[in-house]
Amino acid sequence: MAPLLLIFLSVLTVLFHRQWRRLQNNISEAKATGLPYVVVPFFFATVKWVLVRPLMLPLFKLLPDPWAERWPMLLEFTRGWHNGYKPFELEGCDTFVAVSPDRNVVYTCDPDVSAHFLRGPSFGKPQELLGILNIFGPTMTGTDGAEARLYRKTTAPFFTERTMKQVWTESTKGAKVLLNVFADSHPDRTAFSTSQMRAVISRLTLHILNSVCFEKRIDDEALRKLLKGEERAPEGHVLTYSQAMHGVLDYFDVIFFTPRAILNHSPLKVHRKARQAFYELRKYIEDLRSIKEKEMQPRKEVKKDSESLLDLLVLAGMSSPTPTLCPKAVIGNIFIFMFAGHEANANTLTFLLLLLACNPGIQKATQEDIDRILFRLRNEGRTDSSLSSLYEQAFPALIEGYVGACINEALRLFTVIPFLVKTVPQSQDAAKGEDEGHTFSVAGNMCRIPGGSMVLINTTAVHRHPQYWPDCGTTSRNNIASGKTNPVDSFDPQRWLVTETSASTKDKVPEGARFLRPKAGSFMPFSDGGRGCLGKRFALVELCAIVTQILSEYTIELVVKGDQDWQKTRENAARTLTEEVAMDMSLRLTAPVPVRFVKR
Ligand code: HEM
Repeated sequence: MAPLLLIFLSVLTVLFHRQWRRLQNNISEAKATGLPYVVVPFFFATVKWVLVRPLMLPLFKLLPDPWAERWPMLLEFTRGWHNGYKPFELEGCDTFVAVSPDRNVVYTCDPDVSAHFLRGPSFGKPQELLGILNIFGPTMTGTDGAEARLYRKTTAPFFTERTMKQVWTESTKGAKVLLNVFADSHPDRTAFSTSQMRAVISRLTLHILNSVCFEKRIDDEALRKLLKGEERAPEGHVLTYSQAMHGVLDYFDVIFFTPRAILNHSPLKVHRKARQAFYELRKYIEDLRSIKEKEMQPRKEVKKDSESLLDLLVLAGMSSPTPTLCPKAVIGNIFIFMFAGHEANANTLTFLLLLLACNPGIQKATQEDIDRILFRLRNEGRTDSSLSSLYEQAFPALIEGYVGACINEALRLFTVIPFLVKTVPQSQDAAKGEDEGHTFSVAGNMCRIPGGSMVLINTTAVHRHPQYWPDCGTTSRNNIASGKTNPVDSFDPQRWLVTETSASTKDKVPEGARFLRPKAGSFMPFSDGGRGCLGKRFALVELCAIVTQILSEYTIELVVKGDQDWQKTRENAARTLTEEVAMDMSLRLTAPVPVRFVKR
C-alpha cells in the first residue's frame, strides 16, 4: 500500500509542479502584454474544468472577496449574460488578461478592441471550441481559414434582396397562422405561457427558414398543424422534422460528447433520445440532399439569381471534375443553416414579445408607428391591403422606426450569443521563438499579445457598458450594468430614435427622429467583419415582418391572476426575464410568463 501511495503522491507532485511552472510562464507572458491581469485556476473551455466544476463552484464561495465572486464570473461561461458588465466593473478596466496554467485569455468589452478583433481579417476562430457544431460534417461556423471562406463564398450569393422579399412574404403569412394558433389553442382562447409560445415560435422560424432556404413549402392548414404540434411523422420516420431538429438541439452536448460506439448501443434513456433525434435529422437532411441531387443531375451549374440555398450547396457538392464541397460538408452546412437560421430568431422574438407585454406604453407607440407607416403607404396608393406585398415599401420605414428600435433594444438586452471568440494567428517561426505576436491599442496604450492568444469579446458586457448605453436618467433604472435592475425596466427603444430635443418620452413616437448609429463595436448582436452573421438581414426582415403583422392586429398582454394586480404581475415577469434565462445553444427563457393576444 505504502509504495502505491508514494507513487500516487509523486505523480501528484510532478503534475502540480508542471502546472505551477506553466502558471509562472503564463503570468510572465501576461505581464509582458502591458494589460492588467487576473489569475484564475482553470481555462474555462477545458474538459478538466467541466469535470471539476460541480465540486469547485461551492468551494469558490468559501474564498475571501473578491475571489469568491471573481472566479465563478470568469469561468462560468453560461452565466455571462447574467453577469453583464460586472466582471469588468470588478477588475476596473474593459480589457484584461485571465491567466491560468492552461492558457491565457484576453477578456474585453471595449468597443474599439472588440471592433479591432472582429473586423481584422487575420484573426481566426478557435476550432477547438466551435468544432462542436460539426456533428454532421464540417460547417462554416465550426471551421476556420480557407475552409470557412469556401463555405461562405458558396452560400453568400443566396442572401439577395430577392431572398429577403421571400423572407418577408413567408414571415407575414406565417405570423397570420401563428396568431390564429395563439388565439384558439388555449381553453380561454387567448392565454399562452411563454414556454408554449417559445416552442410554437421556434416551429414557425424553422418553417420560414425551410421554406425560403430549402424549398420546403406547405399550405396554411399544414402550417397550423405544424405550429400546434399536431403534425405526423412521414413514412420512414418516427419523428417529425421539427421534433428531430429540436431533439438534436436539446441533446446537443450528449450527441457531441458521447463516443458514437456508446451512443449507438447505450440503453440509457438520454442516449436513446439523443440517438433517435440525431439519426432522424441526418436522414431528413440526407433525403433533402439526394432528392435535390437527382433533380439537378442534368444541370450541374448554378443558374444566377434564382437558386435556393439548397441548390447552391448541393451543386457545390456535384461540380465537376472535382466537387467544391465534399458530401459531409454539404450535409454539415445544411444543418448549420437549419440551426443558426431559426434558433436565435425564435429566442429573440420570444424575448421581444414579452418585453412589449411588460411595457404597454411602448407597445402602443410601436402600434401607432406601424399604423402611421402602413396608412401612409396605403394612402399613397403604393400598395394593396396585404402586408405580405409590402417588403420594398414598408421594411425600410419600419426597421428605421419604432419596430426597428424595439428589435435592436431586445437584441441589445438579450444578446442571444453573449460571447464571440477570436484567435491571433501564430507565425511560422513561433517554434523558434520568433513570433512577433500582435500589437493593438487599448485606450491609447499599445499592448502586445503573443501569437495563438485567445480573445474573448463579451458582447453582453459591451451591450450594457454604462458609457455607451446609459440608462437615460430615470432613477428606477439606474444600473443594469451591474445587474442591479432588470431588462424589462431598461427596455427603452426610444434610445434608438434620436431627436434634437431631450423632451421625448418612452412611449411616444418622436417627430423627425433619426435612427441611432451606435459607435463601432458597441452594438454587435450579429458579430461583425468577415465572419459576422451571414443571416443578419434575413433575421431583421423576419423579425420585423412578424412583429408588424402581430402588432397591427393584436396587443400582447400579461395575464393577471385573480389574487394579483398588474404591477405585481409585471414584477414577476421581470423577475422571470432576469433569473429564468439560460444559455445552452443560445440564450433562452426557461420559465413561463403567461400572456394573451388580444384583438385590437
Ligand atoms: C436574431 C437572429 C440572429 C442572431 C442574433 C445571430 C447572431 C450571429 C452571430 C453572433 C454570429 C457569429 C457567431 C460566432 O462568431 O461565433 C452568427 C453567425 C452566423 N449566422 Fe447568425 N444570427 C441570427 C440569425 C441568423 C439567420 C437567420 C441565419 C441564416 C439564415 C444565420 C446564419 C449564420 C451563419 C451561417 C453564421 C456563421 C458565419 C461564419 O461563421 O462565417 N444567422 N450569427
